Amino acid sequence: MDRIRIRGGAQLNGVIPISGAKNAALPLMTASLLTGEPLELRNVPRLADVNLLLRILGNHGVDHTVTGKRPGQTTETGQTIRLDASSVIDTCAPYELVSRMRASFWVIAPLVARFGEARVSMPGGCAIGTRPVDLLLMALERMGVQIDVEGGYVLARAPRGLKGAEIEFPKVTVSGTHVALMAATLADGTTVIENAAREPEVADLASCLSKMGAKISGAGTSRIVVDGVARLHGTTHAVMSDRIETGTYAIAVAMTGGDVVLENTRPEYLQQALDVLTQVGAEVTTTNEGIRVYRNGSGLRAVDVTTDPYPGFPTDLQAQFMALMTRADGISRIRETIFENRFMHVQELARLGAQIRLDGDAAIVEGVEKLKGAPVMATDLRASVSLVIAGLAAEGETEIHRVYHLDRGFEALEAKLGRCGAEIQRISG
Ligand SMILES: CC(=O)N[C@H]1[C@@H](OP(=O)(O)OP(=O)(O)OC[C@H]2O[C@@H](n3ccc(=O)[nH]c3=O)[C@H](O)[C@@H]2O)O[C@H](CO)[C@@H](O)[C@@H]1O
Ligand SMILES: C=C(OP(=O)(O)O)C(=O)O
Repeated sequence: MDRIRIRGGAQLNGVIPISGAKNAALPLMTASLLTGEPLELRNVPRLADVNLLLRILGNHGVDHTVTGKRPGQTTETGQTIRLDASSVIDTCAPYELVSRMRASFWVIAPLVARFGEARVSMPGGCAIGTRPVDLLLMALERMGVQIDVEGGYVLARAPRGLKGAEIEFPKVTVSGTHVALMAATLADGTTVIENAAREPEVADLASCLSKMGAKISGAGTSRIVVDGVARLHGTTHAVMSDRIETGTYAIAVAMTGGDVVLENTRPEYLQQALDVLTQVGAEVTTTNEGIRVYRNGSGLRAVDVTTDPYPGFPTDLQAQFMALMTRADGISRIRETIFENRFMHVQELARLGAQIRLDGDAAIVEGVEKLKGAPVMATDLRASVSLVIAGLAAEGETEIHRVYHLDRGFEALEAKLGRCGAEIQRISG
């Protein structure tokens, strides 16, 4: 299994190109099932999750071609994927595939909307929490889908098609909003989604669906209205930039000091996180190319954060920010309100010398003078990259095991950091 070895202490200076967003690419790829015409997606990141979803879609009979990929080379310029769901042969998504990636459960919506049936394995929990799908199923039921659970599979049936409905989510859910939105595009009548997730990835999905012929208003707000249409057609769409990758590198620069321009990204996607970095002591400015993050040798201020749905501080940056706070002057309280178990990185950060105590849904981080390199274990995607950030500032060598978690969500991480001066290498095998 691959490992990542980092010798800490180098500042980061240079330019980091930001890739297309994993969390936008996955629902967009899933949406290809809504039409019999090709959907061409540009700026798709080269990630393990994208490859796995291609396999899952292939299992349903979706053909794909990938261009912009140079064999044997790792580049960070996105690939173009053309998906053709004109000959779907199977509406079942099996356990072996769905259990490896939660987002693959979302195929249930386009399958039942277009074909009137779907049989999809329950996704199960994961390292960050139990992650139920009750709200996704509630949304489909509101649209007239009959839901049964048998042998670990959800059977969704709507032989006479879906009906527009009023759907009010009792809590903000990105997956629930994606599912309701995709299903509503082909429903008969109008669907109103209340308390919808406002995440930019929802707006990106809606923008692509609109180009496919869907009638959607309000995406990006908490009330989305969809007038169903009889069929959707193919289109071309460029995946939005990855705000979590952007925030991760911004935090890395705040951690090591230095001066980096994050290219092809937009500050409004993560304004709250950037504001927090300014409070911490980094300078964050918007340039023509993207976002410049700068910090000289001055100390880091401890800042409290609470994760929240967009536009709040993203849970997907909580672990990275915790790594940063391990070196701050003072005590920071980091509250996690989205996932009940997203603190797996705490014990690994402690192996590097961090002082962190858990108190219910909060982590209390007492900044230390220095971190010291050690072997550590990645436990989930964002937890792994928090260890990279800590390793970049730790004295000596840090070796991160189980980096397949990182490969799910960070395209060309070593190359991007290495070019900015980090001493980082992947050790294969
Ligand atoms: C592939 C992808 O885009 N993943 C993102 C997506 O996950 P995902 O879409 O799974 O997250 P949700 O927004 O749906 O989950 C938010 C909260 O709602 C709960 N919930 C969700 C659905 C449901 O049916 N019942 C229920 O109780 C979840 O357990 C969680 O506590 O949004 C999360 C919140 O921004 C991010 O951390 C993930 O990176
Ligand atoms: C939690 C994440 O992904 P997923 O929802 O696919 O587990 C993530 O991207 O941080």
